Amino acid sequence: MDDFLKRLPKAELHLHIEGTLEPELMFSLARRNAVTLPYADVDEVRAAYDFADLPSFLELYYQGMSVLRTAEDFHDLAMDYFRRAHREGVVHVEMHFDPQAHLARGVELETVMEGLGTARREAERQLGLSTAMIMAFLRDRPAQEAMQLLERAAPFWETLDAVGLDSAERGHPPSKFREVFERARMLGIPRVAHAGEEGPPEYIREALDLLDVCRIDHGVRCLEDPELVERLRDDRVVLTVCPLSNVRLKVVERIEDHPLPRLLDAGLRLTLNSDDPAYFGGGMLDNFRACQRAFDWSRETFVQLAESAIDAAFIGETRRLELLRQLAECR
Ligand SMILES: Nc1ncnc2[nH]cnc12
Ligand SMILES: [Zn+2]
Repeated sequence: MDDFLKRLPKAELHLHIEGTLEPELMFSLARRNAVTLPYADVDEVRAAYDFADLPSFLELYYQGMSVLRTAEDFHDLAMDYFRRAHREGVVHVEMHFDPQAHLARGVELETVMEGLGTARREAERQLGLSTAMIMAFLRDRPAQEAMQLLERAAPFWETLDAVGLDSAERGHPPSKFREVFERARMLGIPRVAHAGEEGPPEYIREALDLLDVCRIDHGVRCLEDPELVERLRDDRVVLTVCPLSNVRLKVVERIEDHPLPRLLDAGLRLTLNSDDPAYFGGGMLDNFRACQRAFDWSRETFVQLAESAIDAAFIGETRRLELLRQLAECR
C-alpha cells in the first residue's frame, strides 16, 4: 500500500509556499540575509512548533518568512519544496502565496513573482511538475489593502490561476472581501477561499454566495450544517482538506477523529493536501499515509481522492488528460 500511495499521481491544491520553509533553509537564508532569528538552532525551531490554534501558528509562520528577502530566496524556497514533492509522487502543485506579508516587510511583489516564476519554470523543465499560482489576501488585514494588492498585481493578472483568502479566520468573514472578489471575477480570475477551518459553516455559505468561489479550502466544519452539506454535494464543490494541519492546529484532537470519513460518506468531493508541510509534520505522502493508518481506506478511495484533485486543478485539458492517464495506469 505504501508503494501504491507513493506512485499515485498526487495533485496538491492547497499549499502555502511560505509554509514549506523547513528550519534548515530558514537558518541558511537567515545567514545569507543577515537576519537574526529568535532561535539558537533548528531543534529549537522545531520545538517551538507546538500550536494551540490557527492564530498561534500564524504568529510563527509570519515570523519565519522574515528570512525571505530576494527573488533568489523565493526561488530556493519553492525549488526546495518542488524537489521534495516530486520525490513523494506529487505531479502538480498549486501554491498560495501571501504578498501582503512580504510587502509589509518591504519586499516587492515583483521580487516574489520573479523568484516563484523562475522556480516554476525550472520545476517544469527538470521535474516535469506542473504548477499554479494562487495569490492570497490576508483576511485579518483591511479589505481595502486587498483591493490595492489586486490592482498592484495588474502586470501579473495573466500569471495568476486564482486568488484566495487565508490567515486568521474567526471574526473575518468572507463578506468583508465581497468587492475584492467581485473585481477578480470581473477580471476573469478564478476564486477560492479558506472557510470552515476554524470559522463557522456560515463562512462557507458566504464564500459560495458572495465570493463565488469554485473550491473551498478546508471546509471541514460544513458537517455542522446538514443543508450546507447537501448543497456542497449537489453542486459538486471540492473541499481541499488538510488532515495533518487540522490535527496540529487542533481543529481535531487526533487524526482518528478527523471528519474525513463522514465527509466522504456524505458524498462530498474531497482532496488531500499538506497546507504548511514544514510546520505540520509532513508533506503530501505523509498526509496520505496518516489517512491510510487512521481509516484503513482502500486503494479505490485514494484513487477517488487523487482523481478529484486532478479534476479540480487549474490546468489545461491536455495536462489533465495526461494526469488522468497516469492515474489509470496506477490503479
Ligand atoms: N491553515 C491556514 N489557514 C489559514 N491561513 C493560513 N496561512 C497559512 N496556512 C494557513
Ligand atoms: Zn491553508
